[in-house]
Amino acid sequence: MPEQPQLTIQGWGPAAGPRDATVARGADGGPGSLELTAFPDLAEVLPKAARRHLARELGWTPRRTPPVPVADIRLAPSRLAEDCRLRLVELLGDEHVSTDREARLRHAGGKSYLDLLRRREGDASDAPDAVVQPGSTEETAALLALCSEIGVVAVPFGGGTSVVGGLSGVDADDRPSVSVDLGRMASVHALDVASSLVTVGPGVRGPALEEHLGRHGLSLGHTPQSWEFATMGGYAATRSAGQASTGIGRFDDLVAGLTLATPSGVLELGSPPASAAGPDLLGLALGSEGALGVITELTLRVRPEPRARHHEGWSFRSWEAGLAGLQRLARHELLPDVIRLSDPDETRADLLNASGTGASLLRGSLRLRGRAAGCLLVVGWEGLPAAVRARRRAASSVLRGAGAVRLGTRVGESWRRHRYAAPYTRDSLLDAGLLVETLETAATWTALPTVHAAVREALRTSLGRRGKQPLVLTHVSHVYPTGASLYVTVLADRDDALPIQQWLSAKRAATDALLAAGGTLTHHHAVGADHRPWLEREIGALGVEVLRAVKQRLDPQDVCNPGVLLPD
Ligand SMILES: Cc1cc2nc3c(=O)[nH]c(=O)nc-3n(C[C@H](O)[C@H](O)[C@H](O)COP(=O)(O)OP(=O)(O)OC[C@H]3O[C@@H](n4cnc5c(N)ncnc54)[C@H](O)[C@@H]3O)c2cc1C
Repeated sequence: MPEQPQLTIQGWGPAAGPRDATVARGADGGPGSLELTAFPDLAEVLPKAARRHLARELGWTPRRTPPVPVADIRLAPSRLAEDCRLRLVELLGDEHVSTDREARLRHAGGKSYLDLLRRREGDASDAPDAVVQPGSTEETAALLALCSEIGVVAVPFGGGTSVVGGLSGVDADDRPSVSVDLGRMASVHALDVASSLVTVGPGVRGPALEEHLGRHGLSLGHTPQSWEFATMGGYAATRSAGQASTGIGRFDDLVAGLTLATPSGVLELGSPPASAAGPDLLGLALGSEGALGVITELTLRVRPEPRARHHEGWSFRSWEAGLAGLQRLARHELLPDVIRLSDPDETRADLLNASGTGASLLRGSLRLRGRAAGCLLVVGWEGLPAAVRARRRAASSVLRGAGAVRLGTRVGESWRRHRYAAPYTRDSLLDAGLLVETLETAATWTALPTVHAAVREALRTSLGRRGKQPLVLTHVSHVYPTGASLYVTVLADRDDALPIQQWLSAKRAATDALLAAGGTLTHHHAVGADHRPWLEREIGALGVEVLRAVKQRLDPQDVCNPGVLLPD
């Protein structure tokens, strides 16, 4: 497998890319040396019309609020006692146990707005005390048993892209913590072409796996926006959904089996192709977020590499008409693989954000058709050419019947080209003094409009201050026969004095509102540390007790990522 790049510390993109700074290795807590910090200017990532729109809507004046140099990030000395470190070294080897500054900083938290704010302000108080790299299931199980014996918390680390505080290492007993980096277990173990199954280590990422499968004419097809960095183990641990999950299924649907190393032993779960041998324990590991143990191997369902791909845009007159159109597609079992229906605010922002002649023509054409205030829909199909043609034809007829107007492939291809760009743009917006964060939920078709309105209202009320209002941009990102998910992007003028409190209040208000309106706590980002106060509202007190009992059996010393999933 090719070398997989690490993520930059204070934002998005590969380490040693333009946004990264190299940290000289030094004593714990000591400063490193800053070599490079080059931030792309806002003008390079947003056209003038979009910058003006943001300034007008948000009451925001662009300002330079760059992160502190990486060398100035505060890092407390490692709390790992020397005898504990030596026990870890004895088990894993010296080269696989690190307490150095760079390793600890690279494993500090994930990539939520709050994570980035902290890192940009120079706060790495959530950094692990050491980073360890087991190389096999047996070593991982032995590591967890050792952590239980010496009282050290173990936080599995895949790609480090959690956006819900999944890597914050919170521990009520304040024990030292190790980040269990799965980068050494990043190879393909077996490919069973006849059964369409591939078995991989948890640290494998999408690009490397697709490259490997492509050589055999196969594909996994799971492409979340974090695809460049997130790992197979992380996807399973968080029940991720990718951009084509409407068609190929969520990551949960792609897992045929997995191995879970726990402090109490190793569980082999899943029996492809199907089994009726009691409740499916695989479901316990999916979404377990490192709280029950470490996923050390996964067997995944793969498909033939698509020979045809077609993405195109449509326009609906209104959000309600768009939702009704998607519902109709779902009812007739004609859902495309990719579906993305933007609400009017997101449509407006997308249109302003698009640049070039094609974009001007599109804006003009929508105005002429009286759809300037409508909703954009992007749909995509992948597969055999004949199947793509037939599915597209049938879906087009349903969309037309629901009042949608076809905009053509340029809109669809533009979405496809830019589909991994948003987190890079976010860094430039943060540099310029904005609050930028996303949240997500799902609801039945009946509840969806109320959930949409309730989340918008909660965010606008919480973030509106001194005459300023946030922009709340929403799209449907995954569609099911029974309902759909909503993905919300929030932009606001950042409160430079209290930026963390500003977002915490907004997030609390939005989460309360979406649960009260009938939405789920999370459709694909997981619970992490950030959502756990609300888990009981979703699964009930008895549900929490059942999970707690399972954890007690597998992890009696509570060393496996104790800060996530289960409420205090
Ligand atoms: C810009 C951006 C875009 C994103 N887009 C999407 C998206 O489109 N769809 C989506 O679903 N999510 C998305 N996410 C969220 C995130 O990428 C997913 O949650 C992803 O599944 C995390 O994978 P990871 O390998 O980075 O895991 P990490 O962030 O390293 O870990 C996530 C959680 O899983 C645990 N964990 C990791 N590996 C293992 C393992 N092997 N065994 C047990 N526990 C483990 C960790 O302890 C942690 O609690 C996005 C995040 C960002 C920053």
